[in-house]
Amino acid sequence: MTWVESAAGSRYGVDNLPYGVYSTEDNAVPRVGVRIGDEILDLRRIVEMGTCADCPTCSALRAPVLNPFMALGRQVWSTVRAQVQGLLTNEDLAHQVRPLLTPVAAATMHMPFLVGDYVDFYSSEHHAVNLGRLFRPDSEPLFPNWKHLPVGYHGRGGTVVPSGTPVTRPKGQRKAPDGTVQFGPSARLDIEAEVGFVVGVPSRLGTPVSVDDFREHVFGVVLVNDWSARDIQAWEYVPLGPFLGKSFTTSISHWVTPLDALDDAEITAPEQDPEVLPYLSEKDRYGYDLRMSVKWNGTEVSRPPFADMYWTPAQQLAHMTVNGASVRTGDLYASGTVSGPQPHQRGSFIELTWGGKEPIALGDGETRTFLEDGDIIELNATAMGVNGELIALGEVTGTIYAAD
Ligand SMILES: O=C(O)/C=C/C(=O)CC(=O)CC(=O)O
Ligand SMILES: [Ca+2]
Ligand SMILES: [Mg+2]
Repeated sequence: MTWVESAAGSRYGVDNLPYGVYSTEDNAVPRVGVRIGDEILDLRRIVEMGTCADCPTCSALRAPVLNPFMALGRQVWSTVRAQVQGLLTNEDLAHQVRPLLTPVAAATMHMPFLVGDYVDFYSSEHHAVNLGRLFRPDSEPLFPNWKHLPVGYHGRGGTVVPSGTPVTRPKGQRKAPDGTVQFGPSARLDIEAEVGFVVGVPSRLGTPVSVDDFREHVFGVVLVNDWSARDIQAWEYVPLGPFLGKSFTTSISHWVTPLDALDDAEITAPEQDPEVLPYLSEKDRYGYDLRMSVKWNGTEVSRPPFADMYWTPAQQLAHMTVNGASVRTGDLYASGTVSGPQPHQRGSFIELTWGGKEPIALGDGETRTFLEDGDIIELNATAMGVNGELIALGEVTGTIYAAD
């Protein structure tokens, strides 16, 4: 039990402890903090108050981003987590540590890490089948490769932004129903509810990461909203895949949940048929039981279940590096849109409204198909924590602004 009162019932107890980067009015330097309840513990101050001059861990925790800390590896991550848990549970230390807490409401949150490369997968079978039906109604919904490899594409790391950053409606080319090619603001702006995995320990160029080494490389998890302009996408994607329809903005949560906090959320991942090639075959095949929620202007419109994903994050990392490509600290790879088998579990509006044909009621008599200017989207998720209580993953919000 922690002595931090705001932690009680907050889903941010000592079994959670996500990392973020924040600044305050009286100290504008962005610094690494850990969330506990409604407060943030200043890890930089803790390090500065200690006697250690310059060990790698203390240097890393003085940085304005998580990258140096994430590069240090699992043993350091676990040690620091245990030390922070010690500080927050030992009543005798409360008087010393309490002054290093800042209310979340008084903090400005920044990008938690510098994003390197960004990859987006396509690993929900329900989502892939739905999109196949919507984009390619005259073909088989799944291409023949889909069950042999985790399909993905390289996105744009430089446009990954923290939760709360305004999302400006993109402009682009699209094909009008009368067959003419037009240019203008997207009229089919959509979301994709996803889970992102953040690489801590890099790999070497030429050396694939084994499917069994996922936990040695991946530091933690963020929630992701992969905003998608469906009209731009539908016209541009043939034959090379998503490009400007998705590269304008991708939002992530302020908080990175360490994998250690998700040990009890592990579940056996769905069985795969046909059998996968040896480099994708897992000794211990697990996914994460993360329960997501999508709110549109405050109304919950979907509850996507991450437990259902066909390809696991370990398989995605193994696949991403099997050709010898390396990963770097800060690389982000997203799961792909999370959709479950039920209609209310779909992680995008193109699926929820079936291509815009079935509007969603938002309350107050409002209905929607795609996003309108001023709309606010909030993604949340919970998971079972190691103490048998639910923990929260940090939310991702975004408000749509009119095209410039
Ligand atoms: O099937 C298609 O052509 C397109 C699919 C997507 O837009 C999905 C995508 O970006 C990957 C994902 O999030 O699952
Ligand atoms: Ca996506
Ligand atoms: Mg994107």
